[in-house]
Amino acid sequence: MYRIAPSILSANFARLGEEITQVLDSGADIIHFDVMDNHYVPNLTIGPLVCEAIRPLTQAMIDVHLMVEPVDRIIPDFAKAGANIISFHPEASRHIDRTIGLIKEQGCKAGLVFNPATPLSYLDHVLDKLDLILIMSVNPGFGGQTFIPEALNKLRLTRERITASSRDILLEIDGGVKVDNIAEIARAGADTFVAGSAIYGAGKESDPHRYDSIIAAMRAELAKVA
Ligand SMILES: O=C(CO)[C@@H](O)[C@H](O)COP(=O)(O)O
Ligand SMILES: [Fe+2]
Repeated sequence: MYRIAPSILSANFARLGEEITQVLDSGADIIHFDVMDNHYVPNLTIGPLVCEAIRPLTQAMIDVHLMVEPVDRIIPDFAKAGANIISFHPEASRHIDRTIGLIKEQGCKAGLVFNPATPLSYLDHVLDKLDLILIMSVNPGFGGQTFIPEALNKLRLTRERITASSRDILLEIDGGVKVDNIAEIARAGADTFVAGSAIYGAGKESDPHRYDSIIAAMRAELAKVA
C-alpha cells in the first residue's frame, strides 16, 4: 500500500488549516510536518503549537520530521501536541537508541532519517526498534530542491534490510518527489512519498479542488508499479 504525504512546508501558511483539509479531501494519506531550527538546518519553520492547532482538523497521521539539534527536549512537546510519527536525524542525537526510546515512551511511532551522505550503518543496532525509515533525496532545509538520484540506490538497500528483518517498517522518501519520478521511486522500494512543492504548487489558489489532479496523477503513476 502506497501513502502520499504532502509536506506543509510548501503550503500557504496564511491559510494552513484549509491547505491541510484540502490535500486530505483530495486523497492524501498523511500530513508531513517539517520542523527546522536554524541550527541543524539553515531554516526556521514551525513547532508544537502549530501541530496542536492542526490536530483537531483530521484523524490522519501527522508525521513530524524533526530537523532539530539537540532533538530530545522537544519530543514530549510534539507527542502532547498530537504527533503520530516522530522522526529525527542521527546526527542530531547524542544517543540514538535513547531518542528512539523516548519517542516510543511518549506513545508515538519512531523514525530515523538519512541525509544523502548519512550511511545506512546507523541502522545496524536499531532497526528492530524503528517504525519508519526516511531517506532524504535532498539535503534537508528547504522545499523545492531537485531529487538526488543516488537516493534510489539507498532505497533499494534499505528495502532489502527491511525485508530481511520481517518487520513492518514504513520506507519514506522526502525531497524532489514529482509525478514524473514517483513510479521509479516506488520501484526502488519506497512506500510513503513526501511531496511539498509538487502538491502545494499545483492548480489555482481559488480552486477548492486544486489538489485533486496532482494527487490522482501520483496515484495513477503508482498504480503502474507492479
Ligand atoms: O524535509 C524536507 C526538506 O528538508 C521536505 O519535507 C521538503 O519540504 C520536501 O519538499 P519538496 O522537495 O517536495 O518540495
Ligand atoms: Fe521533510
